[in-house]
Amino acid sequence: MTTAVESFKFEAEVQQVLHLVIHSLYSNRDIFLRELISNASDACDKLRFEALSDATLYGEQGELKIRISADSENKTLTVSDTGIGMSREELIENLGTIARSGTRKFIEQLSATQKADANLIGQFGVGFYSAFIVADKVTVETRRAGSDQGWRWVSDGAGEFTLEPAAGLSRGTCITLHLKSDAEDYLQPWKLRGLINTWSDHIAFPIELPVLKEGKPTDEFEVANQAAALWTRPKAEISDEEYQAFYKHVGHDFNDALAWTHNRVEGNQNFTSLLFLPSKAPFDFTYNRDERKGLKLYVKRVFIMDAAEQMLPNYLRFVRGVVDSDDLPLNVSRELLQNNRQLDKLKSALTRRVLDLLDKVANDDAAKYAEFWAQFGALLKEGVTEDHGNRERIAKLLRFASTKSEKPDQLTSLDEYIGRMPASQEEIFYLTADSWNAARHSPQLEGLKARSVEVLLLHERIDEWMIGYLHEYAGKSLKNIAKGELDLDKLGEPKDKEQREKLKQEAADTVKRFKDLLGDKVKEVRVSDRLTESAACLVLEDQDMALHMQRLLKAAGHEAPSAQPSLEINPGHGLIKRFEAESDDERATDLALLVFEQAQLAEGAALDDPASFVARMNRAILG
Ligand SMILES: Nc1ncnc2c1ncn2[C@@H]1O[C@H](COP(=O)(O)OP(=O)(O)OP(=O)(O)O)[C@@H](O)[C@H]1O
Repeated sequence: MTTAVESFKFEAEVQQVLHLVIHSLYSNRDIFLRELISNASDACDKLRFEALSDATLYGEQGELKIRISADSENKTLTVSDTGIGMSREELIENLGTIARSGTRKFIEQLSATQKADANLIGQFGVGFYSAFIVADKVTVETRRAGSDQGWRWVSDGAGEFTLEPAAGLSRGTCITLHLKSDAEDYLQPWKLRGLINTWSDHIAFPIELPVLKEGKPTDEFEVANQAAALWTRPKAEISDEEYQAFYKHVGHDFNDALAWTHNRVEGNQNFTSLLFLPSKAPFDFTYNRDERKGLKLYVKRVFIMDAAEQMLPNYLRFVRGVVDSDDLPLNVSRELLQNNRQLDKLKSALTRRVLDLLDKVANDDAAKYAEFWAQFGALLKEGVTEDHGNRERIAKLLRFASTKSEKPDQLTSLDEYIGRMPASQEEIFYLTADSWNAARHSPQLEGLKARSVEVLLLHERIDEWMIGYLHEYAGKSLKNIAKGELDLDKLGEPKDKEQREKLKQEAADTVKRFKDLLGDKVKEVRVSDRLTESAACLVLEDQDMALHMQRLLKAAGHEAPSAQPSLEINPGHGLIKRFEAESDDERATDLALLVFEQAQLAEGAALDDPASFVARMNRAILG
């Protein structure tokens, strides 16, 4: 066995993270203690779990605890735990590299924008590296449970660390911080006690501090926290601050939670759940659809594993918290969880809880719900497609942009929309497009706008996919106004009905001529009820895939159905009148193509032959 001191370089990302953490969290530096205690508590949880199948891992030290002590002579602060400890390989892997995928991208973004503020860094979960905010040298001495060999890791946080074997260590990890001269206030006993009360009272393991005598620390220790799993305590006795501190521990988040729900269920199933909605989406959220952290499964107060996939459907992957079951066996494995009927029931119960919580936030505090929606709305839209059983409930939680608002913000619920519908309106109208501007300026809206009929504007990529699963809500069907026939007569102003009928009849020849000139480019040409200002628009059949969606799929290399749109024209428009009056066939063809191309452009399409379009337009302008 080697006894020499070995030197290692930190992975490049670690150096960048260290730099960011040290420089952006100076004013929040108290958090280092919270992060180290959080890690120590996780290490105790892990040992308790591994010891379920091998009780000898406890060795002589059966007690799981965390101890904090300060040495004012040497200016060191020590956080030690009797948890799982780390092997040599684990030390190198855990404290020398960054395992989380997406980190590289995140760091690039931060460095590029120079916006490395505390909130952003906090989303990243600073963890162990926060020790270097207050220390210019950190020593980690650790012995893994079940091993005789201890290791000492030392670094000044400037690019390298050293590793050497260490004899005589007890099981677990002891982290010694050599405090910077401006951080010596962390040696004060009252300061440490204060921090533990605020941040770490919820930790389920005892946190020991030296007993004070006449204000000075002695060699004896006493437990400074409640040391009871927070979720086992009665709700009424837990303050909001305690819930928030617990959330930061379990959710690996720096920001406060937005809301939570804490419940004890007894009967067929017996479990306690404490579920949190984060206020901010973590930085790697969009990259890591599959990595699901933050929902911990406990069985009878023993931490078993992170089991978010097993306990909540994919679309609720933003939820953080703990579930503590009294019914599952302690030796439950990941494989067993996969096909466990009890767990299926637990999953649907937890899904209901989360939807209840969202309902409550939406009803009690619209501004708060809007915050949630801005961060996680797209996931609920996934829910519409994934969770058939709860579709109506999820639909109630959806929010959309609407023609009733001047902003792209998605704030209108389907219930609000229905509440504003005139008695004559039977369907919920919506329009999908690839941007808010394309949606709100769409010619398709004109006829409805003229009748003051509200239309929901769906302008996110996921919308077209989602809406394919949502055919009705509260007994009303949802109708895409850019597809199929639109009968506007029901919606008001039927007084112009006769006039429009007359227009239609009079335009019969024009329609036929248009179709003859455009040929296969369009399925059909007809007079539009939708238009009041524009000359023409493209319309699909009810079952066709929206044109912008077809383009998106094709651009991504997928096969997409090419639905042939119909052209609807507005006979009242000057351009159509000019077409009608045009006797020259060549000029009439130019005009017909121009009208068709305009409709394509307004819908957001790129033209097949833009140069010819320009030439046509110039011919038309110049006469
Ligand atoms: N006291 C400890 N005992 C055992 N292992 C530890 C201890 N502290 C840290 N580790 C190990 O080092 C890893 C990295 O810790 P770090 O705090 O940087 O990140 P994390 O806890 O995984 O996540 P986060 O960044 O959200 O805090 C941990 O996942 C754990 O495996």
